Amino acid sequence: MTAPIRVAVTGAAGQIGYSLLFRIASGQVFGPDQPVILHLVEIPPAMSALDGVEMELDDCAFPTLAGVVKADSDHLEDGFADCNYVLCVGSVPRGKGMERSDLIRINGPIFTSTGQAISSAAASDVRVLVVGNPCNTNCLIAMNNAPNVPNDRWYAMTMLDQNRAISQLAQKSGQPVSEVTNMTIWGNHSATQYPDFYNAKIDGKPATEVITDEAWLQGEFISTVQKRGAAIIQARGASSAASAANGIIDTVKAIANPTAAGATFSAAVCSDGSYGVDEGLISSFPLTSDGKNWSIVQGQSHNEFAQAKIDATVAELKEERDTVKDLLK
Ligand SMILES: NC(=O)C1=CN([C@@H]2O[C@H](COP(=O)(O)OP(=O)(O)OC[C@H]3O[C@@H](n4cnc5c(N)ncnc54)[C@H](O)[C@@H]3O)[C@@H](O)[C@H]2O)C=CC1
Ligand SMILES: O=C([O-])CC(=O)C(=O)O
Repeated sequence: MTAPIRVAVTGAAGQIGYSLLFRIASGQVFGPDQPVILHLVEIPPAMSALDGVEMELDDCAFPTLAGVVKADSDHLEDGFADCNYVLCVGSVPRGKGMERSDLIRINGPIFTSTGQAISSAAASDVRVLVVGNPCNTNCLIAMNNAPNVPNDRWYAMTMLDQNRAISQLAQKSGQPVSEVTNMTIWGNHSATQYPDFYNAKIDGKPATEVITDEAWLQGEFISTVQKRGAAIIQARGASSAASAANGIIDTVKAIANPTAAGATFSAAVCSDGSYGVDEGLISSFPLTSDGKNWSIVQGQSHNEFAQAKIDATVAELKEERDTVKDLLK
């Protein structure tokens, strides 16, 4: 009998949680033969709502769901005990007219105790994906408060941005989304992120050979991807949830499985100084995984336009890091 994987989800009674838990429990992430124990973490006032979510998980009778553990945020170590994955969703979402960085002093402090509890209680192979915004800098805070967890286990989510960019290129070119590959998001999950269409491919060819309207690529394409989260908040009155949950699932699968030859995926990881990105920043790169460890894809070239975009998003990450200096150990 295969040993279960333990997956913690914070903010489990929130809107992303509601789109995420059932997909993990159903076997969509780790496969039909891999039992999963879900650890659901919420703030004390949301524990009653969480009871309801647990009842619904029970009522699905998923064969792959091997158990549910619930913990409140005053008992984080119970929540993260022996977990192999911790998905940090719990935090306040932004509203209309806000930037994600406006949340930094509201959500940042959540990630000091989160990092400490992961460090003392999680499994020795734990991998942590931070989703709560501003996710790169929250990840930086948690990583810096987790002395027992190596820096290469920390990820902040830019997969949703990657998927948005793929979808825009597919629509513009009239190709199926499956034909758009090597689409990397660089830098911060914010309005400065750089979706690198120059190194992306459509139908195996450089995207710029298939979409020859470079003004559209440099202008409308980038800004649509950068501002998509805000557009969804404007339209829905709430931030993206189902697509965010889908991004989480795509990220965990990308981390946990070897990347196909020639393919890449985007996530923000602790920079080793590659491409001139300051060491220690949580910045998004083109990655591959061997199923356990990631590597930054080396050797991509960036023209002046692209380099300026990367410099701008990295500069913003440095500013955010300086804003939370007091929360970094
Ligand atoms: N990185 C990305 O691509 C994306 C990030 N997000 C971010 O994800 C976060 C969650 O979004 P939603 O689920 O829509 O929000 P939500 O408000 O529906 O749910 C958040 C949940 O977190 C809980 N929570 C708050 N503080 C907590 C703590 N200290 N410990 C545990 N739980 C806590 C709340 O009680 C709530 O149930 C937001 O910060 C949002 O901006 C959303 C979409 C995409
Ligand atoms: O825009 C937001 O605040 C939520 C989010 O991160 C996204 O949809 O990418």
